[in-house]
Amino acid sequence: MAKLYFYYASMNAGKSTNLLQADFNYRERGMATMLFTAAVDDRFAAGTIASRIGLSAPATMFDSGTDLAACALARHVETPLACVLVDEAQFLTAAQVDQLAALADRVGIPVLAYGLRTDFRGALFEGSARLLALADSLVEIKSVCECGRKATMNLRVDAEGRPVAEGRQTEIGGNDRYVALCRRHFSAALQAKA
Ligand SMILES: Nc1ncnc2c1ncn2[C@@H]1O[C@H](COP(=O)(O)OP(=O)(O)O)[C@@H](O)[C@H]1O
Ligand SMILES: Cc1cn([C@H]2C[C@H](O)[C@@H](COP(=O)(O)O)O2)c(=O)[nH]c1=O
Ligand SMILES: [Zn+2]
Repeated sequence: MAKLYFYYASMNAGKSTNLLQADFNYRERGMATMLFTAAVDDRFAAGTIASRIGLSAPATMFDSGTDLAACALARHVETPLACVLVDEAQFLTAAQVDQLAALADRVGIPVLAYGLRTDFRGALFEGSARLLALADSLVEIKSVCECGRKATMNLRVDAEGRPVAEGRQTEIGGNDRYVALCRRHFSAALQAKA
């Protein structure tokens, strides 16, 4: 039975690297894959999954109106897909996660979704909440805080490096705008600001 996997982590943990390695692994064995990434995340070239380690690959972009299962099925009838891989899965809607679950259950294509668990306030993203609820397999990709503990939270910082506690949930950025921290240091940074 094909499964829906959710690989979750804080920022800068290696999610995109992991995805690109998994993709390569399928393709080097002659199996076809389909990659998706969020259109809103335009840090690198649009429609590209890029890791800080230097790997990259083209991907189909999704926004909240994309039917990912329909896109994958259209590709699947031409070239049977061994796997669908989704980066920035926190930006999926709950309905899109349901589509991905159906792709695994009804069509038999494994789906590997990679994304953040929580936002800069420590709240779940819509896509992540649904993935945590539905995925057959939850896999944490671990990274370390400056203190050596596991970094599970994402602190948003402004241009001067000061913690940000208010704002829109979606704000695209990299290591200049976010710092992955353990819960203790995340809370301390926000309390020091208050
Ligand atoms: N030159 C490098 N060599 C090895 N690891 C690197 C290098 N550059 C960045 N990294 C590591 O890659 C990870 C970030 O990978 P990435 O896939 O971009 O993360 P994510 O998608 O989770 O934000 C970090 O752990 C960082 O330390
Ligand atoms: C915490 C947080 C993150 N984002 C954005 C910032 C980046 O563009 C992506 C995550 O990037 P990654 O390196 O692939 O993990 O998500 C956001 O919009 N809101 C947030 O609260
Ligand atoms: Zn810490």
